[in-house]
Amino acid sequence: MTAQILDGKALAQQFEEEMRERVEALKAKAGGRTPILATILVGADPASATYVKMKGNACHRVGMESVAIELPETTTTEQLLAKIDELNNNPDVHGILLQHPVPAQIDERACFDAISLEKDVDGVTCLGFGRMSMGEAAYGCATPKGIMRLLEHYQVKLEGKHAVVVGRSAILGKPMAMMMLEANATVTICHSRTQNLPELIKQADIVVGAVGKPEFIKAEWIKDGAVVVDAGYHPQKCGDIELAPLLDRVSAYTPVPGGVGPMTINTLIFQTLQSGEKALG
Ligand SMILES: Nc1nc(=O)c2c([nH]1)NC[C@@H]1CN(c3ccc(C(=O)N[C@@H](CCC(=O)O)C(=O)O)cc3)C=[N+]21
Repeated sequence: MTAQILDGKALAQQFEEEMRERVEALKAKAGGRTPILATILVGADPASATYVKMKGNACHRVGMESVAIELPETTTTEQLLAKIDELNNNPDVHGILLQHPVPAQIDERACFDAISLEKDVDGVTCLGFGRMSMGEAAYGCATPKGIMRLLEHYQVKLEGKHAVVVGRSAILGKPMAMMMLEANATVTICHSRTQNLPELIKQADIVVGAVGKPEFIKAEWIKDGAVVVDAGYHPQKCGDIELAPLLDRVSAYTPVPGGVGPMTINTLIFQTLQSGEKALG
């Protein structure tokens, strides 16, 4: 079997081309104003700084603007909340990204939840999550929503399928499971306390690796013909799933890199454009 490559990098590029035209059209209507994404980076973790820079660059590629806010490692919850409040009240800002993780002294959940729903283009608030889970309008959490857009483009059908999501983090596993449930999949969520992980994964039509441990999910646990989605990316240049032995026996897979990562960024900027269109259009 030749597996289909779920090419997130190529799809993100295609979507960017379509977005560029929409940004131009919006600018023409809005007297030259563009959607603006505010990115907040707290501390100096080099990997986080790189990701945040990539998000700003993606905005610029499609003709949107970004404002990069960098706060010191010692920032308090109160200081970060004050910054978010300021951005919520700034009519020039259409989307707010607070890069995860923040330093340990900060209440990250309180800060995520301070982002107003209209500007939660990264889909990290409890309100947005709850609304999405109930099938109401809300911006999706960027990584799982990016995965859904990728699966939709490649016409991977979820209805009635058994999706096994490995990981239950607030901005990946949990929203991923709810999105797949909304798409009428039968969803199993596995995590670090799951006792019979290989047996559960063996039942999966679709496996989502969202644990953050290099090649934690073994190839032998995955059934022939399954669809493999890997949201992990590690310094060893591998994901959460042991992919190499699967290439000739799964039906489709996301490459690492070039799969989920580019779709995460594309979803963030796409939702920023949607928010900008609501405010300026
Ligand atoms: N509030 C918040 N929202 C996020 O969406 C969020 C976050 N915090 N914190 C960190 C994770 C990680 N993340 C990535 C985005 C793009 C790539 C990406 O584009 N990766 C490229 C490779 C990049 C490289 O070569 O280093 C790829 O997979 O092809 C990776 C990781 C977003 N995250």
